[in-house]
Amino acid sequence: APGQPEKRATCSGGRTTAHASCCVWFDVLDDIQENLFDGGECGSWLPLLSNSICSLISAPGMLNTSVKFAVPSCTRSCTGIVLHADSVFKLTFHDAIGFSPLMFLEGDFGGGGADGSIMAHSDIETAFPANNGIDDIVDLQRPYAIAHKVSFGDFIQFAGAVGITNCPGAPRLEFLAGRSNSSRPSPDKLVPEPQDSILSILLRFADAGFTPNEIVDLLVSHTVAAQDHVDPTIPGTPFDSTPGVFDSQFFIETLLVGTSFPGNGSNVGELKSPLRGEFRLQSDAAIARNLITACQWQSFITDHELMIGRFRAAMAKLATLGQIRALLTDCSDVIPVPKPLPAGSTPMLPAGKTMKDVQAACLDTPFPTLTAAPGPVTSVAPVPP
Ligand code: HEM
Ligand SMILES: [Ca+2]
Repeated sequence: APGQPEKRATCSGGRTTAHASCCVWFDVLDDIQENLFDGGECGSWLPLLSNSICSLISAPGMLNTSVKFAVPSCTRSCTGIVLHADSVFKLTFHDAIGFSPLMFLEGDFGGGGADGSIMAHSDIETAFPANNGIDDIVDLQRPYAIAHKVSFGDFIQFAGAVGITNCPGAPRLEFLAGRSNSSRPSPDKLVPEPQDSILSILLRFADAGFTPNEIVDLLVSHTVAAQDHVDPTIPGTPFDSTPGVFDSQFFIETLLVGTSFPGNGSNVGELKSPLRGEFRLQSDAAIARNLITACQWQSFITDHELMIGRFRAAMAKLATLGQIRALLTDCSDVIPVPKPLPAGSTPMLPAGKTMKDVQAACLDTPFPTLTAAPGPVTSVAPVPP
C-alpha cells in the first residue's frame, strides 16, 4: 500500500533485497567472487585457480585467443589463463561508451550503450583497435552470464561493480538490472584511445553525454588499473603506485614531472612516467593538465569522499547509457559493502619526490601541500603474474 515500506524479499542464504527479481544477483555474486575474482581480489593478476573454471576455459572453443601464462596451481590439465581483475571493470566502459547520439542524428545506428553488445557481438567489437585485449575477458565472463540466465549488459555492469568492492576505498556503486539481452554491434571508433587529442576526447564524451569534469570523475577508475597492451613488453604496469587501493595517488602521480619510460620506450599513447615501473597514458597526462579539467583533477587529491562520490555518480550515468532508467530495477543492495581505505593511508608524494616535481595546472586553487613517503626512491612493482 502507498506509504507502507515494501516488504523485502528473502533470497538464498537468507539475504534480503528490495525486489524479489534481484535475488538471482546474489547467486551471481557468490559465483563470481569465488571463481572470477579468486575469493575477492583487487588489482592483481588473477590466476584462475578454480578447477571448475579451468575446465571451462580449456574446453574447445571457449577462448579465441591463445593461452598466455602457465598457472602452476591449476591442478587439472589446464594450460592456464591469467586474468586481470581490473579488466572486468574496464569492460563496463568499453561496452557503455559505444553510444553516439550524433550518429543517430545523422541517420546511422549509433550503438546501444550499456547493452552487452561487446559480449554478444564480441567477434565484431573486440576487433576494434581500442578494444585490443578485451576478447579474453569477454570470453571468460560470458559463461557466467549464460549460466545464470542474466543479460550480458546487466552482467558486465554487475561484475564491474562487484569487482571494485574488492579494492579497499572503493565506492559501492549503483546497480540497476533489466537491460535487454538483444543488441546490435556498436560502431567502431567510439572508444577513446590514449593517443587521441584532448579535443577529440572531450567531444567524444560530450557526444555520449558527459561534461569535461565527468570525464575526470570516470578516470578515477585508473587508480586501480594497469596497462597490458600499450607496451606489451611490460604487462601489468600500473598507472599509480597503489593499483590495489582505491585511493587518490593516481591524481598526484599523473601531475609529477615524467622522467623515464618503464618499458621499451615511447609507445603510441604513452608518455614518460615519474616512477620506475609506473605507466603514464598520454590522455591521463593531458586531462590532468588541461585548464578545463585540471581543477576537478586536483580536487580529488585530498578529498577521498568527494572522489568516490563523483565516481559513483558518473558510473551511474555510464552504466545506463542507451537505457531507460525507469524501466530498470534497483538491485544496488546486492552489491557488497567495499573494504574501507587502509587505516592511515594519506595522499603522499612518492619517496624521493618534492613539491618541485609537481606540475600543478589548476589556476583557481593552490596545489595541496604534500609530504613525501619516507625512504629512498622506489620503483613500482608490476601487478604480478
Ligand atoms: C579518456 C578516456 C580513456 C582512455 C583513453 C583510456 C585508456 C586506457 C588504456 C590505454 C588502458 C590500458 C589498456 C591495456 O593496455 O590493456 C586503460 C586501462 C584501464 N581503464 Fe581506461 N581509459 C579511459 C577511460 C576509462 C574509463 C572511463 C574507465 C572506467 C570507467 C576506464 C577503466 C580502465 C581500467 C579499469 C583499466 C585497467 C584494465 C586492466 O588492468 O586490464 N578507463 N585505459
Ligand atoms: Ca591507487
